[in-house]
Amino acid sequence: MPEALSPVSEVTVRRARTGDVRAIRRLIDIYARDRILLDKAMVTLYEDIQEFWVAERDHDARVVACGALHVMWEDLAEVRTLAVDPAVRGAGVGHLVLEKLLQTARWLGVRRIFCLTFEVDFFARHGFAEIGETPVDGDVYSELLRSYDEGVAEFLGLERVKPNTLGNTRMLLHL
Ligand SMILES: CC(=O)SCCNC(=O)CCNC(=O)[C@H](O)C(C)(C)COP(=O)(O)OP(=O)(O)OC[C@H]1O[C@@H](n2cnc3c(N)ncnc32)[C@H](O)[C@@H]1OP(=O)(O)O
Repeated sequence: MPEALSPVSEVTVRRARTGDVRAIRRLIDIYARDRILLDKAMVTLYEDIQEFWVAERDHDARVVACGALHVMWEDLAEVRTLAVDPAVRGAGVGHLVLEKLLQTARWLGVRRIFCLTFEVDFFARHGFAEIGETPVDGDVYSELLRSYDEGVAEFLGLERVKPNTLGNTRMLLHL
């Protein structure tokens, strides 16, 4: 039975803590099953916790959404693992979390934000546009190839991760 939609005014977006990892896990599991989100190992969630923000419902402190910003280069970052609890989708919570990630990018000095998604309309409404090529020059491409991160491999469009990204759209926002 779906819960009533939570108005945005009753949600607080804050940085994630290690104690939120189980709630983030729950949100990822909902969407990773259908390959909408890339699955993440628990150790990766703990390692990356400082990249995450969560939306917490004020009345019961339940985490109802999460999202992460992963910096890849001086002027380039990726929005990752943006997930809203199905019970509160369409109530503006995803918008709030994405805005926080973009605000964080501005603060960091990052001006280009990448995402790989099925939710093209949602990201387009936030200014993202579809791209074809990987938007980095040859030198940066070579440096990024040295990363062990799966998401960076997806950004580069490497053959070995192509099964993860089938049907996704590559999008970029210039802040
Ligand atoms: C890079 C990546 O992480 S890609 C993966 C993206 N995530 C997924 O695909 C996982 C599955 N999807 C989700 O988790 C969510 O549906 C998301 C993240 C895509 C969107 O989050 P939601 O909270 O459902 O979206 P949100 O409610 O903010 O916006 C959708 C629409 O709801 C409507 N809406 C309803 N109530 C409100 C409200 N109170 N305030 C604002 N918008 C509202 C608006 O029409 C809004 O459209 P807009 O974008 O033009 O403003």
